This record gives sequence, C-alpha cells and structure tokens, in this order.
Amino acid sequence: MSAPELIRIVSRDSPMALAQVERVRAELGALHPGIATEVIPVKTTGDRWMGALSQVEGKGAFTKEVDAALLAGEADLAVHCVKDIPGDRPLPAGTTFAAFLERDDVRDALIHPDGLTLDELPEGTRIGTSSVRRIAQLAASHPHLQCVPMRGNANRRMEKLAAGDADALLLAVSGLERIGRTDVITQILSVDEMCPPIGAGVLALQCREGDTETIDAVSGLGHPRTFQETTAERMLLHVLQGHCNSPIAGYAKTDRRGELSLRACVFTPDGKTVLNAHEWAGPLTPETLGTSVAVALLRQGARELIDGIAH
Ligand SMILES: NCc1[nH]cc(CCC(=O)O)c1CC(=O)O
Repeated sequence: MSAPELIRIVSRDSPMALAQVERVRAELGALHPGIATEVIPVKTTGDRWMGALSQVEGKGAFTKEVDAALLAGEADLAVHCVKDIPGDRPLPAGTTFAAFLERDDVRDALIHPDGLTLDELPEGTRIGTSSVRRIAQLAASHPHLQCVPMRGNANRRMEKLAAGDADALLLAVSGLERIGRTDVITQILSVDEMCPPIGAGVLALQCREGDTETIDAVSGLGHPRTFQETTAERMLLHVLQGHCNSPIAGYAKTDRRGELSLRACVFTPDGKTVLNAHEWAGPLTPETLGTSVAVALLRQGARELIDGIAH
C-alpha cells in the first residue's frame, strides 16, 4: 500500500475548527513527514444560521457541507468534533471514521467578566447558551439563573458577552484551549455539576469508505482509549434516538486500571426530571456498555421523556 503524496483536509472555517485542523496536520506531519496537506475550509448551515438549530436540519447542520465535500472527492479527510456528529443515525453513506484523536478536556467552563463562580451568580443572571443540555442542567441546579439564546462560534459569543447580550457564558474547556482563550475562564465545572455532551473533546477523522490509502495513512493518529470511550458514548446516543431538542448528557471514562465506565443523563428541558445511569463495562464491549446504559435510561422512562419534547 503506497502512502498518498497529498491529503486534502476539509473542515468548518471557524477559528476553533481551523485550530483542530492544525493539530491534525502536526500529528500527521510527525507520523508521516512525507505526506503534504492542504486545508479546505467550508461554511456550514450551522455557521450561517443564527436561529434555533431545530429550524434548520438540526443535527448535522455543522457537518453536512463538510461531508459533502469529502464525498464529492474535493477533499480526502474531514475533521469533525464528535460532539457535532449526529448520533441517532449512521454516518453519511460512503464515509467512515478512520481515527479518533486523544481526547481533550470534557468539561464546560463558566465565563463571567467579574470573575464570579456559578454558585456566586445573583438571581436573574443571564447565561448566554442555546444548548438544551446546558439549559436543562442549569434549570435543575441553579433555577434562579436565566438562560438567553446565544449561538455562533466561541469568539463571536465572547464578543456578544462583551456587548452585553448576556452576563456570563458556558463554553467547552477544550474549545477555549483550541482557540487559545483559557484566560477568560472563571471556573471549570466538574462533570457532576455539568454533565458533558456525548463525544465531548474528541476529534474524529472521517474518510471516504474504500479510500484505503488515506485511511491507512491517518489511522495511526487514533487513540485506543478515546476510541473505546467514544464508541460507548455514541452507541448510547444511537439507542436512545434523541432529537436536536432532547437534553442528553453522558461521558465514558477509563480509570487508572483501564476499566471503562459510562454515565449518562436525560433531562426534561425544565430540569425537573433527571434520569441518571452509570455502569462499569466489566467484560462488556464498549458497544454493549453503551446499549446497556441506554436501556437502563429507557427503563426509567427516557423514551416518553424524549418523545414528549417538541422538536
Ligand atoms: N457547539 C460547537 C462546539 N462543538 C464542539 C465544541 C467544543 C469542543 C469539543 O467538545 O470537541 C463546541 C463549542 C462549545 O460547546 O463550547
């Protein structure tokens, strides 16, 4: 099998997405110094549309155009945040995951211009977020705070915060690390305070099925522990069949002994109902662990809860 001379990498064009591509280029360059790379940035529906995602195609709004460029042969490799890849349906036909890079921080961070922590925020503080996962968890834990809709890439959200559109923000630590803006973080929330989204902090490398040259060249960037965790989390999401308005959170973790476990939660949007399940894999494969935790949540009523939310 010959290595390709050039790999054309397609991605969203936000500063975070382009930083992700630079990480891939650096890791690929270290592994295969002979392979040249070229970056093809594209704008996605999710980048253009600033309203509710449920009004456009919802899930897939951040990946559709990128996958289309890959399938059209305009690029050989797509870099996605796993968090942005729909989990209720298979990957677009003709594409496949070639690798998941080593996972970054899965936690969310609070950004408050005066440096207050979440518990110190006064009644009525406006948190800029359109994430149903963050809104539901804040409603459950801090009902005196008010969430106001906010979309756009992290840099844009910080501009909106500075303009007074909100009093504080919640953003992923990993995203802030990627754009070099951890300086704005007031408090990193523990996973118990704010359960992360499925696929948090993981970058996926996606290729055309059958493009074995590219797949073989990039598969060495894959990280085994991240692969196991991501596989368990995405299987959970697949079995739960959530939609773009269903607040679902969950993360798999590998402890020091190498034991895999998965915690997941399903919420009502008002945060009044919280379903919660946690299991160790033991002898189970990551797929079976994901299925098992999803079934535990379904037994607690997750199906009725998810279907009862307008979308
Ligand atoms: N919704 C956009 C998005 N997609 C992935 C991340 C964070 C990085 C990651 O988890 O890989 C973010 C920003 C955020 O939620 O603050």
